[in-house]
Amino acid sequence: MIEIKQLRKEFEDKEVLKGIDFRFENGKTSLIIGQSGSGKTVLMKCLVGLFDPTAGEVLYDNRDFVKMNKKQRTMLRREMGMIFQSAALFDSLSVLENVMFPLDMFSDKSYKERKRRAEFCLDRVNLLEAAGKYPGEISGGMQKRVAIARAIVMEPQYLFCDEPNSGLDPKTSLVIDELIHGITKELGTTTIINTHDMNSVMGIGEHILFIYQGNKEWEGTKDEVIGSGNQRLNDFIFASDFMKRNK
Ligand SMILES: Nc1ncnc2c1ncn2[C@@H]1O[C@H](COP(=O)(O)OP(=O)(O)OP(=O)(O)O)[C@@H](O)[C@H]1O
Repeated sequence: MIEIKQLRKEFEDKEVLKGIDFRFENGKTSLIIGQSGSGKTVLMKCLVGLFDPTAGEVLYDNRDFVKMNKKQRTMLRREMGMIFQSAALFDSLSVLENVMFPLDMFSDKSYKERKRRAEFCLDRVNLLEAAGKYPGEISGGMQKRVAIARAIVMEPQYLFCDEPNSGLDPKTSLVIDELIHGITKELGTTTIINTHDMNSVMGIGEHILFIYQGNKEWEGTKDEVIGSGNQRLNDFIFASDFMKRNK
């Protein structure tokens, strides 16, 4: 579980996060949603240590990330898997080598064991047959699946996904959502997805944090979104492509 308490982030004189409390729970897919500029990315960056919060706590199973020294943070980062907006694969490495990369960097297992683990993860995302291909030879959706395999190869406890569906069609997005959600259940990870995609919200949003101008405006489940009675959430949802498509 990751718990944030009164999390604040300022840049010079601009207050972006204004004191957010939230619990991202184990084995659940939590989604951060909100308008462009509301502070979602800044929050995610505070969680993974790319930004230091101005105030507040970020507790990884009761371990305060903000107070950790560099070495402790490095150790904790090994418990994190990350999937970026662009799949961020290495073009010069094969699909298998991309997935093996974190193991090559951080694991002292034998080559055979590392390869077996990477193949297991590729199989989990149904891409074993593409192991020998290069990122430039596979589709955007497949690249995202490789990124997912790479993110789980170290068996992370915490999984961060920044706009995992960006640039993908709705059908492929659904495959990616279901993969991330399924893996969350299997591994019991604390999974946090930063998204604009209302299909994701309504499909896999077990716990949703809606940010409005740097504040937590609403939290709840996908079943509580419609009928929340929150005007700002309603405005956000009704302006989305999801509502336009499902009218
Ligand atoms: N390094 C920075 N320095 C100063 N201001 C920043 C910095 N990073 C982000 N901001 C500001 O913080 C605010 C929130 O940005 P953020 O990227 O978190 O929005 P977002 O909700 O993720 O938007 P989007 O959905 O468009 O990605 C914006 O006004 C942005 O200009």
